[in-house]
Amino acid sequence: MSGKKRIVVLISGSGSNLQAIIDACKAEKIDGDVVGVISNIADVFGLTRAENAGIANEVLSHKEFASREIYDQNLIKCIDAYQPDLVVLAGFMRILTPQFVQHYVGRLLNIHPSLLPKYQGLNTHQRAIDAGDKTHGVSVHFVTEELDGGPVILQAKVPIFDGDEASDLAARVHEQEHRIYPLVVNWFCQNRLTMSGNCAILDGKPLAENGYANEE
Ligand SMILES: Nc1nc2c(c(=O)[nH]1)N[C@@H](CN(C=O)c1ccc(C(=O)N[C@@H](CCC(=O)O)C(=O)O)cc1)CN2
Ligand SMILES: NCC(=O)N[C@@H]1O[C@H](COP(=O)([O-])[O-])[C@@H](O)[C@H]1O
Repeated sequence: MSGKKRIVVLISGSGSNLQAIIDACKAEKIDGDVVGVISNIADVFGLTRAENAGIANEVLSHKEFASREIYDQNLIKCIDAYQPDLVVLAGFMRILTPQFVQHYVGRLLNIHPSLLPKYQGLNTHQRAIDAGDKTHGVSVHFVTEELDGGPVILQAKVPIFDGDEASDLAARVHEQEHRIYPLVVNWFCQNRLTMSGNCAILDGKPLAENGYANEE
């Protein structure tokens, strides 16, 4: 692992995006290694994925702490024990405190199942279907204090077909997630991706100029 970036992944569930990142690291499509996986929920399949990959993993349950702030303080201690260069949220379903965000700002990524700024928050697939949208998608962004409001790095679009259930759309979105999240993680590991103010910078240029921000 010498010289490669150290990545800690936070999960709350199945971990298919975690698996995509693990696989990309193993295939040397990411100049990094996942050195730790932390879940706020026990017995999720994402922890099994980490175990199967020989990656250190642990549970830090938010239910064990009196407040969001105290949980986040302990989560920081857990994460920092791995000495990460990058912290990746991969289906991590907790709103993070300003203190946590400030501790990792600029090296904290999230993947969100919508074309931000549309549909911040939860239940995005059903909301898009209910709105009669014909296009949906996924966004990878830097995490800021504003929930799902951080600078967008890369997006991918998918069609919504008549008769789609939320599960159909989620599966279509997942395919794109597993494609673009490893790309973005590798950009960071290659020292090509930074955050300046509320803007993502790739190869020294604001992403809007590079055109990546709205990749099909
Ligand atoms: N400060 C920030 N925290 C988080 C961000 C962010 O951009 N800024 N991204 C989210 C990820 N996320 C959507 O992509 C998200 C996760 C969780 C929630 C939410 O409402 N969580 C509830 C609990 C829900 C549950 O347990 O099922 C809560 O924390 O009370 C909304 C959006 C990660 N955090
Ligand atoms: N608001 C955050 C959010 O909804 N994130 C979404 O959770 C799923 C996790 O799947 P996974 O556990 O299989 O990677 C992903 O679809 C991700 O976009």
